[in-house]
Amino acid sequence: MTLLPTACRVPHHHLAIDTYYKMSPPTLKLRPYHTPDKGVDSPAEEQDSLYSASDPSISSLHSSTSGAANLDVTGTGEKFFEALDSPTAPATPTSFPRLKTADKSKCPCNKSDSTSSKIICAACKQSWHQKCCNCSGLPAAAIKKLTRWQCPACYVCPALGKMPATVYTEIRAMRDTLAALTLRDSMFSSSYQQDIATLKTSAALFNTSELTLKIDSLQQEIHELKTSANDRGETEFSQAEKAALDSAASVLPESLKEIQENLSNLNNRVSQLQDSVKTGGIASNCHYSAPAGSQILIQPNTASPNVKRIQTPCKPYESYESGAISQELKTELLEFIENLNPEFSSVDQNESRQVIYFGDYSYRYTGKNHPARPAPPVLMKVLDTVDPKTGEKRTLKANSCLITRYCSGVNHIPMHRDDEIMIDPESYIMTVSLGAKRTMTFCNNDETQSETLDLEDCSLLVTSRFAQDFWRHGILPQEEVSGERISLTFREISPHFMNSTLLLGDSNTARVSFGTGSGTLGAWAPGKRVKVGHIEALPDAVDIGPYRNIIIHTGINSINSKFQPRSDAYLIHVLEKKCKEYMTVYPRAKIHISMLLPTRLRRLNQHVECFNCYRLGFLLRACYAYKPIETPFCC
Ligand SMILES: O=C(O)CCC(=O)C(=O)O
Ligand SMILES: [Fe+2]
Repeated sequence: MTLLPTACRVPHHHLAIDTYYKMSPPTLKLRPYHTPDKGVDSPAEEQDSLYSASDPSISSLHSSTSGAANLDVTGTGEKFFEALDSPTAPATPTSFPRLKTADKSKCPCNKSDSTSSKIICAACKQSWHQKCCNCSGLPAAAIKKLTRWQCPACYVCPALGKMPATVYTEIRAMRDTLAALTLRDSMFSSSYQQDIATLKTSAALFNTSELTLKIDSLQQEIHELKTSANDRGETEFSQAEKAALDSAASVLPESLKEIQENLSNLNNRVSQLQDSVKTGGIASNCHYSAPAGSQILIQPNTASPNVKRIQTPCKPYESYESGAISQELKTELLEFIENLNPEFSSVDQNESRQVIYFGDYSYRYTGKNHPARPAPPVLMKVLDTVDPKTGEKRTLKANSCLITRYCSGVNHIPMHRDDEIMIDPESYIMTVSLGAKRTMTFCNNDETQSETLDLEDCSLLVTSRFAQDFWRHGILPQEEVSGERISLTFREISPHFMNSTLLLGDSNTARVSFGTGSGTLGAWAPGKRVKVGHIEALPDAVDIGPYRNIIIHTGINSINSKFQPRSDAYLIHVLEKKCKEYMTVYPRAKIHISMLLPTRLRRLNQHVECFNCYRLGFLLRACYAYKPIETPFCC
């Protein structure tokens, strides 16, 4: 079996890999097509700015977009990676957040809809309305025959069901296989060759004959000393003899220590190399055949210091306003909360704090499911505040409110992220504080930056969902505080966001519209489309946000560039680098990369073939790069 389609014959002259590093990428700016729900772009906007849309190859793609058989990680997995699914596949991951409705017999949208068929996921047993699980418009018989349907809950959260989601298993299997492949490849890499050369040099420097001579002469000296002492009939050595013996004894162990150290270093390196050979051997059973003449060097271990540190791209919070809540509103809120007293539930056995949840949808928070419960007007009033900068009235957007009560300074919330998968990736999180002043601590991912902020009575703190992937926050115990503090945290939550999508597309996808309304993908496909003319203009990971799906539908312009030609290998190199970055920053996202479609131009089709062929190899390597970051929400 070969992993690459036999039709993919890669012409040698397209693989100018040795020169691709010398080319410098152009600088392009990201241009969003539109924000969701604003309708379709005007035709004039559909044309890429850098490349001529009148080029027949591009216009042919325009017309064939609707029939595009885009290949994503999932689709590719079934065809190409089935055979790689090892029987010793790793266990179901446990680091994913768990998301369950209390009652699985109900659709997570929590709405009753007798007109929609009920669909139950065979893996996790979650029930769905037909329209809530991407099956709108299909007759029941067709739904039963679906073999590629993905339950939205299993899909984003493999830990939910007893069985791991198919996609995830495939990715794990691909990654493991790739680990082996990569190690084998890396043995031929320059760094390994250099290691071997260093070992050889140190072995050569290791002059045993000199040491043997030294040991011989010392033994001779000892022998002579003993004989002279015997001849003189003395039972004790003289001072001079004692000193000579001491120095002989100290030289010997020092030399031996040196030998031992060198030997153990050599042994370590040899066993490392042997391991690589062994893994390479396993990998060779996978019959991976790289495109003829190709040679792509990639680093063997992403857990090593080779992993690029992602810089913290934003501040921990957007704004903090003291006195944002009037005294009248505060009194009204406290009265309302007072009446709720018996309904507060403790977050853990240590009773660190108590919470009550209101919102349009149920919300799983700190291991507990909080059912949907409409928020009363007094709570939502808080969102109509006055902007201190402009003095204008504004309405902050949120559909849920979590009320948290910290009875005294010992009550706390540990460092965590508000990164639940149901939160709108583009939303803001607003926290109103009432009562005792408490300090919020923020800490970035690599713990090189931290900040504290005092949350005063009647203040409003605004953070973004975006920042949660780069900063953790918490309110640590403050024994000196005796008073009670109540916080109201407003978030935009909906099960739809379990399926949020970012489309990094070119003019071929200009008509894709997310959100609701006519001509859009519908409520269950929220997302955003960003125009990315070509591969080198793909945004940095830190600019894209926490979407569940990242679709990269960009490339044809890159291979068709008459102005700045790039080798296919270079383009794949850029794509691979970007995707690895996306996977590192957003380990819970699923990345889809569209296959390029053939065009009417033969000249171009060679590149299309080559690009697609490389793309498959790249997908494997990209999966290897997948490495979950910790999301420590442990309270
Ligand atoms: O009480 C607060 O201000 C913070 C609460 C919080 O971080 C949370 O509920 O996630
Ligand atoms: Fe939080």
